[in-house]
Amino acid sequence: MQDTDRDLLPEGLGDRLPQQAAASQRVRRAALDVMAGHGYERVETPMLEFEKSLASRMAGVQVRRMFRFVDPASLRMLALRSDITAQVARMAATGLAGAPRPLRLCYSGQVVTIKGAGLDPVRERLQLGAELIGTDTVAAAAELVELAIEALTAAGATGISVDFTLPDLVDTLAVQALPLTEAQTESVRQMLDAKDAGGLVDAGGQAYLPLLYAVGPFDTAIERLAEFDAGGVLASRIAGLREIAARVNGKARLTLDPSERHGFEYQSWFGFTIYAEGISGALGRGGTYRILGSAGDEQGEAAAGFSLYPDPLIDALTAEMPERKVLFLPVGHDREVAARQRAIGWTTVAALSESDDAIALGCSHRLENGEAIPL
Ligand SMILES: N[C@@H](Cc1c[nH]c[nH+]1)C(=O)O
Repeated sequence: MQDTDRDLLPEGLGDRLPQQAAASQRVRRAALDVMAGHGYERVETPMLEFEKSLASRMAGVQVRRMFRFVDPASLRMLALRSDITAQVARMAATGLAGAPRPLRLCYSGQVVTIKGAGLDPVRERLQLGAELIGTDTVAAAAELVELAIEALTAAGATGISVDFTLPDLVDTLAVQALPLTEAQTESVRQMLDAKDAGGLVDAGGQAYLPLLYAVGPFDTAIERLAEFDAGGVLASRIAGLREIAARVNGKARLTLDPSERHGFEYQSWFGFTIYAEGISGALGRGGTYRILGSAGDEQGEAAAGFSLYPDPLIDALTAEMPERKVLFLPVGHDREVAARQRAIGWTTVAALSESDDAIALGCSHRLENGEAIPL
């Protein structure tokens, strides 16, 4: 490596300077306080673990984008965490297997992937979220959607909108109502994802075309979906979505995109993506899923949860951070007075020499004769 590379960071990785770090701290604290307030207990998970345990806890988890390498100690394959949900699921299935259900857990930490999502070059992100383990009912899903909205609002997001989806929609329909072969199922899913009507017909998914139009503001899109569901296979899902929507009503703008699957690797009957005004891209995602237990336990345990990826919100809020109130303590100041000022909430910066410049050091006040004098 050339010496000029010494100060570079690899693509998609970056530092947070003090102002950004402060905004990040505020966002994390606000969101986690909301989750804790609703009974979600905080857990912490390791940065890396055996690849297998990250990849096999839920059906559909992709290892392609995980950083993986052989552990020089155990000679087993390790992976850096790319989704804390899988780790919380492991915990629920092992160490907390005996804890009463429903089990409410929350978490926050950095996650990494080899490649960013889509065109996004970012490879490390802050993930924070909540998981409700032991149930995937409408009541559970509604609690989580409401919680996600409340957490994001507390974190400083405004104009929140939520997009509902039915991640296992095609699989559900393909069984009987609108039969597809396994190969067709995959291409129909892809064409629906791409919203490609021509491709959908070519893939043998003509009967699925109306799904492309059951998209948009929730109230009209759900009506279209209900009309499309002539056989009634989706009836319980549609009723569920309506119930969740009623709970959310007024707290966020609601849309429906029933065949949307971007980013939904393992979610089952219900999924949602959450956005905020002025922030491009999704801020989070969640839904219902199943945690697979030991080998042979095909059913696993029902769960629901969501993850927020608030980095873009943190960037937006960094610019709006309130002016810091910082008290400059000149050389020879009364240390007890200074301690009392900190006790009532001041941040202090003590001069180390006569040449320290209060204003250049970002101070707003100066301690003079026991009083904070504005600068
Ligand atoms: N961890 C998922 C979201 C989720 C949490 N719980 C259920 N789903 C994601 O980041 O996409």
